[in-house]
Amino acid sequence: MFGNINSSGAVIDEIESGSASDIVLPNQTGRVQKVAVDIGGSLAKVVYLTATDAALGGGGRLHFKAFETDSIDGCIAFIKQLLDGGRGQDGQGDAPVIVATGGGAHRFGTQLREQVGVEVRVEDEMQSMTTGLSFLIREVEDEVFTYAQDKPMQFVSTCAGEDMFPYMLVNIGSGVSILKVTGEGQYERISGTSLGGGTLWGLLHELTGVRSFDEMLEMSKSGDNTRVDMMVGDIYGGDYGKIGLKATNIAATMGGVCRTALGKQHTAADVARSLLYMVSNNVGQIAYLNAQLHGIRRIYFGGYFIRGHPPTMHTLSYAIDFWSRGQMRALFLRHEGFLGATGAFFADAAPSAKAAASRRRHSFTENFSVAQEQRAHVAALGALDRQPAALVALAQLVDGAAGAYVPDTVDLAGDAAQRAYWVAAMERNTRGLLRMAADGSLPGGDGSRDAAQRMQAFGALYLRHLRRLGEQPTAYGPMSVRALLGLREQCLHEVGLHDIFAEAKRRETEAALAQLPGLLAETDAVAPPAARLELLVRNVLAGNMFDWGAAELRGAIAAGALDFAAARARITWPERLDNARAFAAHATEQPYRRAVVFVDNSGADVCLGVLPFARFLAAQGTCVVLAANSRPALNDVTAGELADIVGRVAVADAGVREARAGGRLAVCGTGSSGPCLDLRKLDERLVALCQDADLVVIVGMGRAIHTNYRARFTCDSLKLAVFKNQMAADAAGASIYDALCVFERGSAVA
Ligand SMILES: Nc1ncnc2c1ncn2[C@@H]1O[C@H](COP(=O)(O)OP(=O)(O)OP(=O)(O)O)[C@@H](O)[C@H]1O
Ligand SMILES: CC(C)(CO)[C@@H](O)C(=O)NCCC(=O)O
Repeated sequence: MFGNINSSGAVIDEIESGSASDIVLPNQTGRVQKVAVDIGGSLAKVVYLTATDAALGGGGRLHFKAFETDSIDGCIAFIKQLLDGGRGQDGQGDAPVIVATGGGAHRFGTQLREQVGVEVRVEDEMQSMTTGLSFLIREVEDEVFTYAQDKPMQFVSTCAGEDMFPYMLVNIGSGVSILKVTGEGQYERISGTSLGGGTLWGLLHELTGVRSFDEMLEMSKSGDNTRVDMMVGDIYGGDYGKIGLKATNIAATMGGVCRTALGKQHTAADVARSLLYMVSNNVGQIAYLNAQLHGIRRIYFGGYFIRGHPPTMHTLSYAIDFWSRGQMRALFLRHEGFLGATGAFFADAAPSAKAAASRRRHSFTENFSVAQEQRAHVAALGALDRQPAALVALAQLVDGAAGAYVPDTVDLAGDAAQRAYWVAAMERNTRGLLRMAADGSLPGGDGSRDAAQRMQAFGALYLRHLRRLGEQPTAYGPMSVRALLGLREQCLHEVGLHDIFAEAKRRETEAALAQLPGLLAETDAVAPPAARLELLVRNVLAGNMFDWGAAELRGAIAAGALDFAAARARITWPERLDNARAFAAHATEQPYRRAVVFVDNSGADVCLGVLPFARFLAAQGTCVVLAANSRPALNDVTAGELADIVGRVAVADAGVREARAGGRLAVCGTGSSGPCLDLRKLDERLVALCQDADLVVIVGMGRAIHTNYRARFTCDSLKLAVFKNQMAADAAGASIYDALCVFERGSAVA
């Protein structure tokens, strides 16, 4: 959870919605082994990892909190509480550690050690900042953005590896440090200035009497600097065009105050605005000069001073753009204030070779369900969830590594009509879910304690995020259907509802498995292999109608009123999207070596659609890898559930049994837990298993329409889904219940 701070140094957490306040949220408590703290001249920033949810197996969450340095006692008490909780539980694992950086690591190191009773390792401040920044650039999607008034957050894809260097970091804390970073761990502090965040805080306190920095920022929003600054126009009466100065440029900060003849009346808010500009402009100019001097084009601005505050980012961006004549851009970061603490957290204290070898690789994804309400700030901050596995790009993705692949089909931030539709649809959907949970038509839920209360808490949390996204579409990164659906899953998990469709999935799977022998007998009886495969492909689409995510069908599915034949009969097959026959002809003539099938729903979809299709391919000699979500989302089948289903079917069916025994039918987790699919972020074990795949099959609306609709592969691919949503159909020029059955030959580009 990200914490905001108030002037007394207390941490204010805003995420708990009223109705959830008495529920212990599972991701916010748990064993803490290591805490990093960056104690600066103004603020102490704490980063720590909780490893709580056993179901995540190696997962965890990186939390960010800040305290005023003046309230260091409160900060130390907080750290003690975190580490005492960790020690109390099982007494196992490594001894707890505190890694401290910043000037306060030296000033308060002894106090920290004595009061917490834990060894304190001190890391260098500059080194930590660069380690933290490189980690964030490399690991966190949508961490980096540029700012412009009309496009407050334009996300910048940052390439991992050598390409990210060299860069310059301008860290605006109390004072300002400017670092040139040329490689991992290679940096030089090239400059600095004592006119920084502390300067603004102090001057404004002195001039306005206000102490809280947040209040100052708020005040500056309504201020008008031209009422205190001396403008070029005040001196020239207009532009000084010859040297490129406009009448509206500031000639002298605060210079208008003493010139009574100019007749300027001012308020504290005007002073706040002027001094904010003064510090930001000055830092921007010094940053540019240093970048120029050292031949560096990428300038990252960090430090808690920035706070995602639009006027600050505007001024820094303007200064860089103005002085570089449009050649350089100012880059901003979501976790701008936590570079030092993050770097200290990941700094290795000379790990033993054994420890280094046994360390598992992980990836981090941002979780905005716990983003705090920061109305004044465009960039929301999420917690960073540590995934149990390293997530990497599918090898067969064209341009995957180069960053050209965009999973999302529609950019909702750039399309107001689509955005309004999807936000309203998600609101409706949430209210529908709450009604179903209340009236018992969502069978059983996940059986967790307080399920009804948790469901209410989920509703309040998710609806609040939807409202915010309606107002600030890019607050949580690029806005897409994937982001909205993923956020819904995150909110459910956050209130402790890990699998609300568990019982619905179980029932549907049982019903589907009962029908499977009849269906296999029917399809096995179709003699020509190509005709049989074509039928099996069409059955995958029939199965895909059984989707709790589709509002139009949910009522019928919940009532058990949709049968497989009826579902198949409802589908329409526009010719331009129907390559079933061509695929079947090709795949039977020249069987594939290895196929990876990204599956979708449990029940009829996977049992009656996907499994018979996979069984056919395996019988032809193709090794089939069924790739399913690693953790629950909606009624999607998980890898664990699917492995169980395949095992059960193998007992009764010789085809599936032989495929399994011959290593031609495997199940593997994708590493994800959403209804959509980002092919850049797959469990590395799945990617390794599919290294030589020559066919990629993607099933379902979330995976093949909302995402990956335009994805291209180096090998052949088959996208299978039914348009079960009017807006998605309209956007693709299709009709509702049209089948998407697109077979594409591999692109030659590797
Ligand atoms: N809520 C807040 N309370 C106090 N200062 C804030 C707040 N929000 C932003 N700031 C600004 O952030 C600055 C501190 O930034 P940061 O935490 O990055 O630096 P620091 O580590 O304290 O300083 P240094 O690195 O120079 O020792 C403050 O001086 C102030 O300008
Ligand atoms: C002293 C530090 C490094 C502490 O973080 C910072 O506040 C800073 O860089 N101040 C500016 C000092 C100068 O270079 O003029």
